[in-house]
Amino acid sequence: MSNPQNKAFPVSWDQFHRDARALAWRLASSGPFQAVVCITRGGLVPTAIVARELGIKLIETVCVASYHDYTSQGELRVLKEIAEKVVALGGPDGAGILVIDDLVDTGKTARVVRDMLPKAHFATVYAKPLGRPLVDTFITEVSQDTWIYFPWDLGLAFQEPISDVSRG
Ligand SMILES: O=P(O)(O)OC[C@H]1O[C@H](OP(=O)(O)OP(=O)(O)O)[C@H](O)[C@@H]1O
Ligand code: HPA
Ligand SMILES: [Mg+2]
Repeated sequence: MSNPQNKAFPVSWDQFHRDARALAWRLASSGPFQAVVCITRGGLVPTAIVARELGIKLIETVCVASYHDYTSQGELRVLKEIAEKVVALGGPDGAGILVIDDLVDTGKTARVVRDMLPKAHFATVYAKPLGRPLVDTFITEVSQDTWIYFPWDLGLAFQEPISDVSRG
């Protein structure tokens, strides 16, 4: 089996803003949505951008933790559930609710939230093949062995010239 973090896909703030806005354009014809449920923490930034574009001001969170040291997934824990009051705004089973996360990887997080809101519209900016069937709308697919580096996890750093790196 290939290494799950073989390739790096670093995303700048500009790139992320463009991709999240592209997601909003794509979602504009799938609504209207009564509220957004944001999967924290990764869903916070795309939720802010999409909610701004679609004019949605009612935002709820569902807090899920699973990756302990950035690249290894542990047991998935729901730290905060979705408020009943928000679920009730949509139709039965979460119809009319938009769920947003930054990405879907193995699909474990999406599965847990989908079980809470089976009829909600599930959107992510990025998707990997294993999780893709759980997402209704996304922008860019990357291979399963790619690790996506989000701008909030990155900083500017010196890069060795290619000639030095290739000399070893
Ligand atoms: O499809 P999966 O394999 O479940 O992985 C995707 C999830 O993993 C990351 O969240 P993480 O649990 O690292 O927490 P964070 O959002 O707080 O960074 C990411 O934001 C997704 O929510
Ligand atoms: O590729 C990824 N990048 C950042 N966080 C993640 N959580 C699961 N997969 C990823
Ligand atoms: Mg997350």
